[in-house]
Order: sequence, then C-alpha cells, then structure tokens
Amino acid sequence: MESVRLSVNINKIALIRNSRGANLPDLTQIARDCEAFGAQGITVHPRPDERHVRFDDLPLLQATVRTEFNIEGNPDPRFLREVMQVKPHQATLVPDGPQALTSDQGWDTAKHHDFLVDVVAQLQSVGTRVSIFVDAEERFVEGAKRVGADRIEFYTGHYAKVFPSNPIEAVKKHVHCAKLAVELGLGINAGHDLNLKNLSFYKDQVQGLMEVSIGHALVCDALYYGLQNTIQMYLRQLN
Ligand SMILES: CC(=O)[C@@H](O)[C@H](O)COP(=O)(O)O
Ligand SMILES: NCC(=O)COP(=O)(O)O
Repeated sequence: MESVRLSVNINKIALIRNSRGANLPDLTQIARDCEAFGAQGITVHPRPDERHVRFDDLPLLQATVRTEFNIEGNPDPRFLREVMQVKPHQATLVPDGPQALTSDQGWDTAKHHDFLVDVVAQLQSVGTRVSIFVDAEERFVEGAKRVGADRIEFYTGHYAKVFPSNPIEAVKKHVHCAKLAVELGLGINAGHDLNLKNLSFYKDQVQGLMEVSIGHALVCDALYYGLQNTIQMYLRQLN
C-alpha cells in the first residue's frame, strides 16, 4: 500500500518573512529544503491580504517545487487568474472569507454548485487537479463529485479539537465519508490542525487517504526540533 503523502504548508514561513519586509527566510529555499528533507509536496494558501504567501511568490515556487505544488484558497477572480497562469499540480478550493484568521470550515457544495462547476472546469482546463475542501458530511462529498472535483480535502480542524478527549468519535464521520468518497471515485486529502499527536491515528482510520497538508503545527515543532528532523518525524507518522 502506498504511504500517505506529506505536503508541507509554508504559509507560516512566509508570515515570518513578511514581518520584516526583506527576503528572510527565503521561501523558495525553504521549499527546496523541505523537499530535500523528505516532503512530498509544498502547499501555500495565498489570502487576499497576502499576509502569508504573496501572489508574486507563486511563479517562483512553481519553478522551484519538484514534487507537488498545491495552491489553496478561495477562488475569487484574482486567485483564479493567478493560479491559472501558474498551473500548479493541484488547486484546493477553500471557502474562507477575506477576513478569515484561518480556515474553519469546508464548502457547502450544494449551495455553491454552479460557481464550483465553473471554477473546477476552468482550473482543470489548464491541467490542474482540483480538490475541494469539505467538512466530513455525506452531502458535501456527494456535492463535490457533482461539481466535477478530482479530490476532496477533509477539514480536520474539528477532528483535532475532539481527538484528545474522544479519538473514535472525532474520526467517525471521516471514516464514513472516506468510504463514500472512494465509492464515488474521488481522491482524498486532509488538513488543518493535524499534528504529531493526532496524525497517525487519522491515517490509520481513514482508508483511501492520499495526502495531508500540514503547516502550523509542523512549523511550531520545527522551532524545537529543526525543520529536517520535524519533517522526518511527520513522515514516520505516515509510514
Ligand atoms: C485550508 C487550510 O486549512 C489551510 O490552508 C490553512 O488555512 C492554512 O492555514 P494558515 O493560513 O492559517 O496558516
Ligand atoms: N490544508 C491544510 C493546510 O495546508 C495546513 O493547515 P495547518 O496545518 O496550518 O492547520
């Protein structure tokens, strides 16, 4: 069985860089190093205020990343234009509003059906695989299939909150919806607040999981263990 791929989200590295205005740390070097340390993908999530990764980072990262480049975000006109120019391997559509502190829910794929059909088709027309960020609810998974997505990404923020007190309850809907996604022929990614404590349980329970994207906890762990060790520690959870 293939192991689950680790895509490192480097938004928080960009946040540090932006706090001083110069190019330290160098985001493209970080992406290169993450890959050299074992990351199987690089994820970024440009937001309208560009407080993390900026839109002008995207072409440089596309030229740098040798594994899989995944751009996440709300497909407003600017996001869609920039991502279609860059043509990453994967785009993950996330419904965050412009003021969102961080992602806190997935799409209502029925309510936004027509919009998503259009955006998914546009991105696929330039060769980009499209994943849709959803909560683990049957109706949202079915809706993702209906809009033509290639994959779903399960929002794992709620899982991460409940996991410490009740891991089985926390993962229940994900296990169920993953089976449905596999039946529907959708690939499965997952992310948000995954960490060294909750990752291996999630991976063991959720059959069909292909990829996780992890940023916040991984960057926090790297402050203590260093980036190379930390990436290896996350990879061990996935193998
Ligand atoms: C969709 C998702 O969960 C991630 O893209 C996350 O939102 C990134 O987090 P930050 O932008 O808060 O680092
Ligand atoms: N798609 C989730 C992601 O990229 C990272 O989320 P987090 O680990 O920063 O919470």
